Amino acid sequence: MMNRGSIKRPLSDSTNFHEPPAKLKSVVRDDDDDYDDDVGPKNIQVYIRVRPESAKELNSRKVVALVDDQSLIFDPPNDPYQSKKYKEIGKKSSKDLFFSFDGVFDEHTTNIQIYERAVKSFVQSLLDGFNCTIFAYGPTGSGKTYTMLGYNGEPGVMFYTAMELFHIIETKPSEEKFEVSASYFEIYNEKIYDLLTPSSQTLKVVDNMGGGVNILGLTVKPVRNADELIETLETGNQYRAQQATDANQTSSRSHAVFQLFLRKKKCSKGKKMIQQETKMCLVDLAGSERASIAYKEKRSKVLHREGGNINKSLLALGNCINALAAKCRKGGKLYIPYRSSVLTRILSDSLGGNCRTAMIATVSPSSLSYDDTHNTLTYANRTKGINLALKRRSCLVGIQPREQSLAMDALRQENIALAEKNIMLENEILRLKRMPANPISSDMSSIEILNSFKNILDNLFSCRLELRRKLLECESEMKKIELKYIFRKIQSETLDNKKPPKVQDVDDSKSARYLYHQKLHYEDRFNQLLKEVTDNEDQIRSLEDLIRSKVKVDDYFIDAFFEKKHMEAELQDKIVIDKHHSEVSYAIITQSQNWLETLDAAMKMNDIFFRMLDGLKKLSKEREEEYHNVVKKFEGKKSVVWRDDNLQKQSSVHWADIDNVLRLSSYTSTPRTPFRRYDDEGGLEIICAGLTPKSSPPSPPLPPLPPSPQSSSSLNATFTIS
Ligand SMILES: Nc1ncnc2c1ncn2[C@@H]1O[C@H](COP(=O)(O)OP(=O)(O)OP(=O)(O)O)[C@@H](O)[C@H]1O
Repeated sequence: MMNRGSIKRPLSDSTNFHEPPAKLKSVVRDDDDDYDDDVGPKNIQVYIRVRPESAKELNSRKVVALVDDQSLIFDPPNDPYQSKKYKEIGKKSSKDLFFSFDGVFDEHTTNIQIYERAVKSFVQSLLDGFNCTIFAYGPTGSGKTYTMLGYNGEPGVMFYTAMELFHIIETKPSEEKFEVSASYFEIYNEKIYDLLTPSSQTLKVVDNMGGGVNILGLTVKPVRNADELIETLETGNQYRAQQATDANQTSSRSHAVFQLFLRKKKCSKGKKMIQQETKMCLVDLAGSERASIAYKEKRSKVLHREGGNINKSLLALGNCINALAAKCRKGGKLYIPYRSSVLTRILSDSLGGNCRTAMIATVSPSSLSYDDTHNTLTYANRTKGINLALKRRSCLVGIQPREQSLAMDALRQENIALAEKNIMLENEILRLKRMPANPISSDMSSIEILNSFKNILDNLFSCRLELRRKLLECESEMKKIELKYIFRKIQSETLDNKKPPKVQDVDDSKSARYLYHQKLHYEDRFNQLLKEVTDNEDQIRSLEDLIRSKVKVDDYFIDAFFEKKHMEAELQDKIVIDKHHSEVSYAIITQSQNWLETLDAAMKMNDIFFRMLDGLKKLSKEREEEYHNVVKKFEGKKSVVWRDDNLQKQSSVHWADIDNVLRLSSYTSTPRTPFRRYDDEGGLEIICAGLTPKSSPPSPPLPPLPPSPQSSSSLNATFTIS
């Protein structure tokens, strides 16, 4: 259930959040709010993006106020701007409606941030066997195209999705084969136009055996890499029907549907084991406002018919969403009117059902779009209610007992690894439990003091764990990007030295642009997280000072408490660092495999040329010897110095670069409490825990512990903080 308590979440610095009003006038909810929170993973996620005010809107009142990163208030009260001057005629009081969604983005949010939060996980879902749909919904000029396609210098989520899909595929083991193809079409006036093979011919939709639909004659283009996919997207974009309206000079009057088809085959020794076919639809819908508003001046029959058809399909989409939401609420069989428009027919297997869907509803913050924003938020709120069971779209093709046993082996290995991790964690807990407490301070006063700070300590420390995990994961992403730069550098340096004159440069600027944007994004995020971590550490330190000021200077119970907390953080860091190491090692191995495959192909060509030259008697002794040396080196039988080895020595990539990628160095906390550790013989070792000491003076060395430490059970029996 939604209540005031549920809207308290940590706020990001970069976001201008609005304080929730003392008493919320109305919380917008459907009857389905109850199950929304309780049922397992939802297959529809709804996000709201509020775009920046346009020049025309600068003097208008803001009608959307963000409460936190998941909720907002529409038309908040007590707005300083809501003076007589700005108050709309006919609106007696503000609506003050509270909405909550899976995510709310403010005007400072970039497309890559939206991609990371709302879309990225869908790419993995697609690879894992689920159909996915992402659609942008909102009135004209609210930022749908900006979000989906992007504008100059700011790529949209379609771009990032295409890049990420191939980035993930490239790291997959060679037993998994992927085929990717794409189609791009638009629905304009209830007719389908192919954007990849433009013509005035419209395409027909027919039902297929699997319960979905096929579009007859639609171009489905196979693509081999991210650049080909982006080129396909760009080709299609050039043909999108664009017609200026009053509301937006480059308004798209059609629904644009970019579809990615993925076929995954998991092979073992040449036999197909599992085949999985999935599809992702990325939809940039036409503006959702009423035709009368969009075309209030330049009226023409064409535009009116266009507006009517846009509304017809969006109305049909809304009806399907309502019916799906009602079905979720009431259960049983309920008719979903997919057939009432071309758009809903095409999306019939991409909405609800066996599909993960994200809706990004875009709105303007200004009172000039008051009704449109209100309608969009209500529409989006209803969409939240859809929640149906998901099924993986895979089928087993001729599974052999041997393959089955291989799969079982893999699972067993995974189990063993998890069990080992468990044992390690249990040992650590045991070690913490066995830590001796100081009998001098067993008078409970320090326990009482700690207990009086229980809530704030719990919050601060759980925040610290969360922030440090995020910080390290962010640093890990930065390092993985660095690694990609290193791979590109090695590749381009090597090819520059070897390529024949007419081979095209490998300089694929689109992937470089993608990497660059990702890099910027993670750098921003890293700096922001670092600041949050530092603030959190400062808060913990001042609280520790406060607590210590209330007890004796050397209180072993307080020491033990803080030490335990520092160790928990350290342990968690180690787990993240381990994961980073495995991921980097895996990426290096995969890249080496790719290079070896290329080398293998080159060797085969080399062999052909060698035989041709030999047959033509054009081989000098020196070349022949060189050829045999290269073959021997390739087969690992002889270590020879190639002429190119000298070039390799000049490479600008050094071991230090790789070493740097492996290291995660972000944690710079300086706990006030020195660590105490007990060696195997029960001796005490004191470690000052801060990795990079800050301005606070180092703690004085601790006096040795009394010889017979009190048993750990009493410490744990009475201590109720963590
Ligand atoms: N988040 C944003 N940041 C900066 N500018 C934005 C943002 N969102 C939209 N804009 C600007 O607002 C204008 C309208 O955006 P856009 O074309 O994406 O709207 P739309 O919803 O797709 O409209 P239509 O339905 O008519 O195609 C553009 O000039 C765009 O650059």
